[in-house]
Amino acid sequence: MGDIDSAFVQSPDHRPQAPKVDADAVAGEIPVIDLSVGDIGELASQVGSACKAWGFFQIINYGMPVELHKKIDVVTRKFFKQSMEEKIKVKRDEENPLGYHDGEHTKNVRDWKETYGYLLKETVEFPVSPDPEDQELKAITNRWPQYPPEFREVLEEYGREVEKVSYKLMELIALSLGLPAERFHGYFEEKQLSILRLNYYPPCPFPHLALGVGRHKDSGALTLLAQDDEVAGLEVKRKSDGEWIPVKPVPRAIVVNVGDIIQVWSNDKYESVEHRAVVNSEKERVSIPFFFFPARTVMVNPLEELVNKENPARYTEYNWGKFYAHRIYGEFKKREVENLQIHHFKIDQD
Ligand SMILES: O=C(O)CCC(=O)C(=O)O
Ligand SMILES: [Fe+2]
Repeated sequence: MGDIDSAFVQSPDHRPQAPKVDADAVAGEIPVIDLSVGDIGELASQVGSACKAWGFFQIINYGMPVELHKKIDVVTRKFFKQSMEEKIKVKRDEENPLGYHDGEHTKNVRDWKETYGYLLKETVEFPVSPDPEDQELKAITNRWPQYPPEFREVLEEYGREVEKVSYKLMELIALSLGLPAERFHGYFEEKQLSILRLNYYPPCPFPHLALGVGRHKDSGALTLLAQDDEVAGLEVKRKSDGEWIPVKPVPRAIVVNVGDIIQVWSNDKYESVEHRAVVNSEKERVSIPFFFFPARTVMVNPLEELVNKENPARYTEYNWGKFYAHRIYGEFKKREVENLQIHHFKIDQD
């Protein structure tokens, strides 16, 4: 078995403990919302309650072809089962963050996973640097592997379908905040930076020391995650007491969570909640998150309609393209300083 590379070892405070909660007993706590039942007002109210209480929920019957879930799972496993020599042909680098990567760090500890990232829109213009003074842009484009041959087609189809579901969810979120259904659409339609990721977690001989993904919050608007139907791993920090709660897989469900941008848009009404992925010594696990990101030019700030004298804006505005560039260029290396976070834009409330 040998020793674990110390880069993977979490500090004692952040190591996964045997869950203090019984997974079956809490399985029903994170709401599962059936999008095919009830009128839009009822659905919006269910989504709003889940966003408030957990920042997380699962959706079923969301109107995606049933076989697509299986198809993307199959091509994902085929891709990662290849030799390293094959996979690094589409390796990401400092210039272009898309493609294969096996060295991701979350909060400076290496994640026990391999990933492959691709853009929803084949090419986007992206800042060459996180420096706010530097206006220069460059085009970044997807890197498609040769194998498996159906990889690109399946991934693109999945992207188109999950995007439709994301717009539907943004409508429900808008309604739940008392806004017109299409309030958020304009931020995404032109040149959204959304990305998809295939996460592959190999079995880990040291599941008590390492994590598949260390604790973090998602920085985008919304994340839609297709979880492995059989192997659990995702854990969510319960808002009421800070306990880590496992999210029990529901076949073909998508796990949805509020990201930092919705926290800012909603002026803290909905919070972006910490989560992580644990690994196990026996089984590999796959997860496929879609990160719904607005366009590069969007300035993120609390929505005017939700701010007033009694409830003043809690954040100063920031530019999404530059914020994300900061993350991307920092992610590549282990960094000495804390990543840029939305709390850096928080306004002190006296
Ligand atoms: O694999 C998972 O369940 C979680 C992945 C995740 O949180 C992420 O990629 O941001
Ligand atoms: Fe995440």
